[in-house]
Amino acid sequence: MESEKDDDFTFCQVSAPINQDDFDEQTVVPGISNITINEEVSSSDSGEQINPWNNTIPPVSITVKEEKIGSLSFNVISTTQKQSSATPKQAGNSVKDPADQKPVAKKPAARAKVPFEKGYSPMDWLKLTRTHPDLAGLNGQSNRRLISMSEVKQHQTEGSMWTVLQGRVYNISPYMKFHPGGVDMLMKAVGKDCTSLFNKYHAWVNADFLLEKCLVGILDENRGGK
Ligand code: HEM
Repeated sequence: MESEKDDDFTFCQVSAPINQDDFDEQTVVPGISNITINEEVSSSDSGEQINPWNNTIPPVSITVKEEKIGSLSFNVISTTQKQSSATPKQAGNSVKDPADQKPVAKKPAARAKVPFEKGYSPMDWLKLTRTHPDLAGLNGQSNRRLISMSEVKQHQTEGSMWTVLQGRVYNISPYMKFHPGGVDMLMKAVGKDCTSLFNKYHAWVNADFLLEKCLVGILDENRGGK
């Protein structure tokens, strides 16, 4: 038959087993017979245990009891921690009671969104930006004009409140009542560069899109101090 052929890979030759009588452990590992292993139970009934992490943990006592169920006999090993004479607080270097531990997670800052007045929802703003002919108050001027910071400071009156955001100058007056953070918050932006304030509260907000129709110009970095 085919399987009886010599080259059948499912059978490989194994070397003969070691004869225990011939086996000399001294020749394999010299000096091995001089080694002795001392086994100790690492519990103590007398004195405190040394614990590398916390040397105040009370000692553990181990009791071994033989039990029998029918013809079966077995050992029941019980480990109990002895009550330390020092209370955890006295011990100083002790493990804290989980109930005492305070959660470390920081409370998130309260979101101060202001309820919208009727007609001032984000949807209403979107509608207004699509229908109003001149939200920025340009009166035909280009919104590509370079504007100095000193000119921005001059626009702080109702109907014409300018701010600088990410290098662009906007008239935020029409957006005031639509701002979800409230009028008071947005008033802090008037007449100055509000980029850092804006980023502090909501760096994710797409102002480029929201205020597109309020753009009055580009900040001229070289003219007018901040
Ligand atoms: C100038 C352009 C600004 C635009 C277009 C704008 C737009 C927005 C928008 C869309 C939201 C809602 C955010 C959300 O739902 O996640 C919002 C919320 C808010 N904004 Fe503004 N904002 C501007 C400036 C500012 C400034 C300068 C301040 C602070 C002085 C401010 C403070 C807030 C606060 C406190 C909230 C509510 C809390 C929150 O949503 O996290 N915003 N703003």
